Amino acid sequence: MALVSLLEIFIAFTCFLIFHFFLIKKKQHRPFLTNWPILGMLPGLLPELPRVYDFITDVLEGGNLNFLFKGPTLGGLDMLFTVDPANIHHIMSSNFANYPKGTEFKKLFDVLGDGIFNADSELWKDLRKSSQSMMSHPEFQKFSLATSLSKLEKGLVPLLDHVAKEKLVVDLQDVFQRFTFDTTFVLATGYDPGCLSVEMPEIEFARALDDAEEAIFYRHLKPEMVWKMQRLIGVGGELKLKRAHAVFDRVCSECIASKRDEISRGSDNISSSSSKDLLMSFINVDTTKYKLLNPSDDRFLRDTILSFMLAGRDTTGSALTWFFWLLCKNQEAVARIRQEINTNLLPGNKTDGSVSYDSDSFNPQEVKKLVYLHGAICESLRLYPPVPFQHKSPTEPDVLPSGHKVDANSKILFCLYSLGRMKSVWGEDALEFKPERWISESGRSLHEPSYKFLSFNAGPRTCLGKEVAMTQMKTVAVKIIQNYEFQVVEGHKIEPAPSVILHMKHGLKVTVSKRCCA
Ligand code: HEM
Repeated sequence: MALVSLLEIFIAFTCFLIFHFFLIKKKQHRPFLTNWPILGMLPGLLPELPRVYDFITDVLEGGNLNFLFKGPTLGGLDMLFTVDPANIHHIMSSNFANYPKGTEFKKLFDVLGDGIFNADSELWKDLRKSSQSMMSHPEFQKFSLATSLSKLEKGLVPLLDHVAKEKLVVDLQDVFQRFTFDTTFVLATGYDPGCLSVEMPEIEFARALDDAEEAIFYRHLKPEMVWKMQRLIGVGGELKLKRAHAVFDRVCSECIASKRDEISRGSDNISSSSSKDLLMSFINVDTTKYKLLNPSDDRFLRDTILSFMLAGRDTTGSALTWFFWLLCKNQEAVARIRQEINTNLLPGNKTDGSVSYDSDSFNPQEVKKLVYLHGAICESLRLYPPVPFQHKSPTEPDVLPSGHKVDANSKILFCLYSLGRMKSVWGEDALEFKPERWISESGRSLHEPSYKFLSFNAGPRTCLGKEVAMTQMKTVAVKIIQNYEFQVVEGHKIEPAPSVILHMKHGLKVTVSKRCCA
């Protein structure tokens, strides 16, 4: 009898141990990066590169929002990955002065020279204040809206009509990049490169931007001496970057020369669009107010307009692409947006059931009423932030709210893509596309703090083009959703490309049909 009891106890105890082992194992299950001697964690990360964003998301979800990555010895790649909103708030706002862009950032993004993205301290303040004042001017806002509307009517609509009529397959990512490239180029320089047309011409400058972004991404993963050596020899991405650099220099210098020429020939020769763009505004900037800006130096103008072109083209193009892909998968959301457009837009904004896109009668305030559309765009930006990561470096040692000690000049990486997917930040349904997440019970738009919704950055360096971008995206969305249906080509693979901007690796291939009731 005693023997039976002992056996029972033994079996129960063994069961308990097995159960306990698996329970603990399950709890602790997370992607694991071995820290190898000399090579650090790089060997574990490299095979994950094709799905690097999702891999880091898994690591951070398992690592309680923070993860200390160890790079190869002397490679200078050690960094703290964080998506902890308290850390983000601390770095971007409360202790902002201790986290400038710094020399490391400037080295990686050297192609942008001394433009606003690379600038710090007093130069950054002058660039920021002057840009803010130019972009908030009512004339600039009218110009920006008119540019978007005109490109929509004269570029995007004819192209989509053509694709629908000829039953072609089109890459929507390419289409939106062309759309935002043209509009941003006009805002930055006053000239329209005509990239968006039925012929889809190859534009050297646009290709150069793509190459530069990819090469800069890989610089983040290589020890400095490696990419510097590649640059010296002129191989791989570094060679492409060098060529891209030359294209930027040449095209910007042509625009600057042409603008200076227009000015020297007198006001009669300046077209109306050419008088409101940022290049013209920076040439005429008040240097008594912004003492560190030097508009007589072509280099200053080149760095300034190039930064704006990068800021506006790729971000908004990427945002539109992911947004329409999410809509293709969520027809219920499409139906709700259509219903919202029909009930909310004023009759004055409609001609035979569609919104009028004449820039004199179109009122951007009207699209602000579209709360569900706003939620759908925010939701897309949360899941697919066009700028998927950002890095920071403290000038002085610091202790983050998470308890992590960071040395001066150490690297901290905000993973924006992962932040939008953290269950502890956004709830158990974090991976779902739910525009209603952004709507309050009373039907108004819900605001989320920027250290949680970081897609437009946070603190004093918040994106200057947020309003321009939101209005542009809503205008495009209303027109397209009312008039067209997209169908993603069967079997087409969607995955993010490794780059500093969240592009789709294989584009977004769709067929287009025109809605008969539009
Ligand atoms: C969906 C569209 C956009 C997104 C998601 C976005 C996102 C961002 C982010 C994350 C930053 C911080 C980058 C960094 O500090 O490294 C930023 C900065 C900036 N953005 Fe945007 N952006 C968008 C559109 C635009 C547009 C259309 C413009 C201008 C026409 C613009 C102008 C700027 C500028 C000038 C800065 C630098 C601000 C500073 O450093 O003080 N952005 N943006």
